[in-house]
Amino acid sequence: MATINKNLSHYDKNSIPNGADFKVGIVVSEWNDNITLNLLKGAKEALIENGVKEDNIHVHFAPGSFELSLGSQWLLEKDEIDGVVAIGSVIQGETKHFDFVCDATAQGIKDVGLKYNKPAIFCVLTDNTMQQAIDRSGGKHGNKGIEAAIACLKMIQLKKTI
Ligand SMILES: Nc1c(NC[C@H](O)[C@H](O)[C@H](O)CO)[nH]c(=O)[nH]c1=O
Ligand SMILES: CC(=O)[C@@H](O)COP(=O)(O)O
Repeated sequence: MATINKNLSHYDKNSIPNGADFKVGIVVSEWNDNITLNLLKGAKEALIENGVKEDNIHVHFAPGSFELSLGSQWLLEKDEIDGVVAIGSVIQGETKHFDFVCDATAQGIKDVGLKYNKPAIFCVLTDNTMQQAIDRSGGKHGNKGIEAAIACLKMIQLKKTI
């Protein structure tokens, strides 16, 4: 289902675990910070709304989306971190650089979750235009930061129950 058919901010609160005991890392790309800071806002609000203590949300910044994988790794190697949300916004320019950054970032974040056996959530917008990014970071299609935070809570809980 495409994003345009699903609001990224909507979720069933009854289906979300209480995060009172969860410790979540968030690594945020500084590129397109007009977008990534809105994604961060959405993610933090969703975590806190579902019980995560603000002191248990550890936010750090990386230069760009390409560095999110390593930033996520440095958080996940800490025993006290249960999961990480990696936040970025990659917007198509004139060259193929977009393709390489998006692919490396997606693969890197996936790989680091598998390596540390903890959820590493891909909260990276990969848009053709700035408007598409605006629409998905608190605009008409909702906020992907909320979606990512909810995914992180669900995966932390899933690991505890399997
Ligand atoms: N063009 C975008 C970038 N480019 C920078 C890379 O992510 C990386 O920081 C650089 O290549 C040095 O390793 N990053 C984004 O997050 N978004 C972009 O649109
Ligand atoms: C995703 C990027 O790295 C891209 O925005 C850089 O722009 P350009 O391809 O015009 O160099």
